[in-house]
Amino acid sequence: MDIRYSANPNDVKRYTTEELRREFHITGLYRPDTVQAVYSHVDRMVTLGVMPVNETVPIDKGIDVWANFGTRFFLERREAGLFNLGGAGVVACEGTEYKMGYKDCLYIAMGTKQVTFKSEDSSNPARFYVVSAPAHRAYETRLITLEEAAKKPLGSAESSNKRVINQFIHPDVLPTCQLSMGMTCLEPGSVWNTMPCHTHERRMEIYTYFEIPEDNVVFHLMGQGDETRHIVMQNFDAAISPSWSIHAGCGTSNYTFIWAMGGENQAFDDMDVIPTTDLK
Ligand SMILES: O=C[C@H](O)[C@@H](O)CC(=O)C(=O)O
Ligand SMILES: [Zn+2]
Repeated sequence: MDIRYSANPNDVKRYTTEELRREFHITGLYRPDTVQAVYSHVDRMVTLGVMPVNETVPIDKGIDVWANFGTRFFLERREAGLFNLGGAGVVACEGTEYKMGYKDCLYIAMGTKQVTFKSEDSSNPARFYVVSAPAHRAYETRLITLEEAAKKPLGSAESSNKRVINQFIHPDVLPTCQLSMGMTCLEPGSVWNTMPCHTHERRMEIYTYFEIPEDNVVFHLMGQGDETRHIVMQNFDAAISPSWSIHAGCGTSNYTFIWAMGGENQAFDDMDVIPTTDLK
C-alpha cells in the first residue's frame, strides 16, 4: 500500500514538481485484477482503484489489513463510497449483488466483511474508484444512480465554468459517518471547476478526473490561496487536497470529476471562498 503522510503548507512552498506529485498526485489506479491502494494520513482517507478483468477481486486483495489498519477486515471500522467509471460490473457486499452501470455510485456501510468486484465483460472492464473514511457506526449500504443524486447547476458559459454538481453521498440523499461524494460534469466549452475557489479547514477532499479526451489534460490547482501550485492530471488520475489547500482545475477541454470529502463536518456549503483576485 502506498502511504502518504500529511504535508505541512510551509514545507510545500518549497516542493519541486516531483515532490508535489509524490505527495498529492495519484496515478495508475486501474491495473487488471488488482487493488491499487493509497492511504493518506490526511483524515486517514484511503483511495482505491479496482479493475477486475478475469477475476472476482476482493477489496483487500494484496493489502495486509492488520499491518495497515490494525483491524480484522477492511471495513471493520471504515465506510466506503465508490463509482463505476468503466464498463458494467457487479459489487457484492456479503453476498448481496449490486449491478453497477457507468457512473453508478455505491455507499458501503461500516462492518461489511466481504466486498468483491467483478466485470460483466472482460473486453470492457469496470473501473471502480473507491474512497474510504474511518467510521463509528453502520448506516445502510445503498446504490445511488445519477438520477437520484441531488443536482446543483453552477457557473456560466461566459466564465467557462458551466457545470452540474451531482451530490450522491450527501446528507440530503443518505446518512453517513463522515464521507461525502459526488460527480461534477462540465459542459462542452467550459473548462474551469471550483473557481471562485475555496478551502474548508474542517474537511479534506480528494478529486479524480475522467472523461478527459485523448491528448488533453487538466491543470489541478492546489496550495494556499496566496501560494498556489498546479499538478498536471491525465485521465483517471487523482489528487489529494489537504484541508489547507484550494482544489480547482482548468482543462484543455471539458471533463468530469469525482470529489470525495471527509473530516469534521458534512455541511457542503461550509466553504471559505477566496475572492479570485486575491489568488497568488
Ligand atoms: O467542497 C466542494 C467541492 O470542492 C466540490 O464539490 C466543488 C465542485 O465540484 C465544483 O465547484 O465544481
Ligand atoms: Zn471543496
